Amino acid sequence: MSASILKQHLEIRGLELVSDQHKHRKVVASRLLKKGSVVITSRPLCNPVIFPTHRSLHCETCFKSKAQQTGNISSNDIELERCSVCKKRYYCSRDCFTVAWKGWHRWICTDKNKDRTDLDFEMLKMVVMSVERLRNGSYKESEDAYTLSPALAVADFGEMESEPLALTEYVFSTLMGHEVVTEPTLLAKYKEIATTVREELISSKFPFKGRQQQQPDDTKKESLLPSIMELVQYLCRFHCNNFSIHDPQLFTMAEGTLPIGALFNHSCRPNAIVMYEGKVQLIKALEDIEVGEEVCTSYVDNGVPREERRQLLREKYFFECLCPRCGDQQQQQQQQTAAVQEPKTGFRILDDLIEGEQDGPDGKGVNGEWLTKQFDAIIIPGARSLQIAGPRLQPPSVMTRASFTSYIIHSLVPLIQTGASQQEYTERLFEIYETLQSTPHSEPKPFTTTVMTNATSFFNTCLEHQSWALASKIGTFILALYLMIYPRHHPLVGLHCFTLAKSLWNDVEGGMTSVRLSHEMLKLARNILQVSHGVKSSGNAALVMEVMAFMKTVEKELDS
Ligand SMILES: C[S@@+](CC[C@H](N)C(=O)[O-])C[C@H]1O[C@@H](n2cnc3c(N)ncnc32)[C@H](O)[C@@H]1O
Repeated sequence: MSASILKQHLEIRGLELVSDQHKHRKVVASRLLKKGSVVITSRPLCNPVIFPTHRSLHCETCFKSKAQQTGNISSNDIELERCSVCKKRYYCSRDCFTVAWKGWHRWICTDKNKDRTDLDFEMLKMVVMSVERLRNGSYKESEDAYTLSPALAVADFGEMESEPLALTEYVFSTLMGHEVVTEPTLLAKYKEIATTVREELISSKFPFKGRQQQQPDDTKKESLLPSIMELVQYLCRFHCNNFSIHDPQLFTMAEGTLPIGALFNHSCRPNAIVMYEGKVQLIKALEDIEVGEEVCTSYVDNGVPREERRQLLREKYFFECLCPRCGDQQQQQQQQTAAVQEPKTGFRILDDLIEGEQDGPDGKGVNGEWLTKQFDAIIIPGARSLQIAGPRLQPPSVMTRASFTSYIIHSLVPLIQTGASQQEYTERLFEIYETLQSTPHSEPKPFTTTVMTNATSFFNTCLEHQSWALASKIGTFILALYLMIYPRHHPLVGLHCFTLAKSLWNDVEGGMTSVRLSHEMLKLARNILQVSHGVKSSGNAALVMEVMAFMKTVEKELDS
């Protein structure tokens, strides 16, 4: 495998990998990538490592979940059986067990360190075995679950060939590890992990020279294994390239080494999102991506405040973010040094807007009674006003939680419902940011990340206690915040709309206004989730089907 095969693999998908002074390399679109399309799929270099707390909930091979325990969608509802030897791993069928047994499980089933819970330790062992099998010729694509599930592997590409594991391994070898700048204490920990993994692999039955040949003795094995320094390099690569794998509801459950997906750089205003169909990763376009535009995902939650994001990106990924939201290097320097600062524009306003530490009366902290009063004033928007994108809305004279909610929802939801262009939507968003900046607000500021955190936990409490009327008001406020912060087709926004729709539906006191808004929220959830979760009836798109089935129930009520 070589650079030219990678180039070809990307080219077929309308992508190009180009050098970049600041980011090392970046992936850019070489043709228009349509909103909602799968930009590329990526396979794991070895079986992903399921979090120890989640092992009994997912099949190790296909990742289907034991839905009744996780509250997931019913179409994934399956029974899992435990390996009778190690009693640690679970499988949904004989086929899935066989694939795992032949591919990796038989070599780690009775490991000395099988109770060790650090993900790096297990991932390293699995990656070394995968790489060795590829190199000694004992790996067979046909026996791998990746090719056993062609529907997953090719996703939206139709008949396009999926990625061979050898290409995955080649790309892994090219990834950055930032060893030179890694903390000495972390390097020492990596050395310890590498030493134990080597010892374990030497004493294991793993066939280092392929199935046909005799097992080499321990001294020979030692020379066949990657050195401790090489293994430390692997671990450094895991640190800034591995992914947390999540289910369709965005709950994380495993860690994976997915090198093709790791070629994509970060932006705090991403135009693509990472999704999973089982353990196959899909990079999906959140908006139309033009020729020459860089395809970026986000490594951090976009709802996290600026300084926290920057610290995380610095510590885990070793870079200063210069995305449209954070600003370019020159702007950042100006910000630090200039006495008179240039006014910020566009996405750069956002982080100033959502900054602010306190929430509660005089910053004394919130309680249920105080919060209830804050959200009581919110008026559930009329559904009809959300169906048509109208002219520019008159902003309120003071931003309170209630007026902010109404202003944002009425300004942005109609644009999503009517499929406005990205440019039109972004222009509206910038107008809103400027308005929020210049309009006086109630105290504490209604749209900070602290307020969002408090509102989210209060929303969950209200849902738990079936306080539907209050939950619907808080949920509408949270939607306004999400629309201000996240890209419009972010799955988090879609999932929230779905939860909000259920709350509105249950709010019988709200009468037909709540039913109509519930319907509108379901349409919004469908429009957003079709971009992130897809339109086919299987896999992640089952969630969209669930939204649509619920919509039919609500429509019946509206018709009656
Ligand atoms: C997952 S890799 C992305 C691919 C990487 N650029 C490459 O060429 O292999 C993560 C690393 O890429 C770089 N990177 C990613 N996003 C970046 C950004 N927005 N600005 C600067 N560097 C970035 C950092 O060095 C980070 O540790």
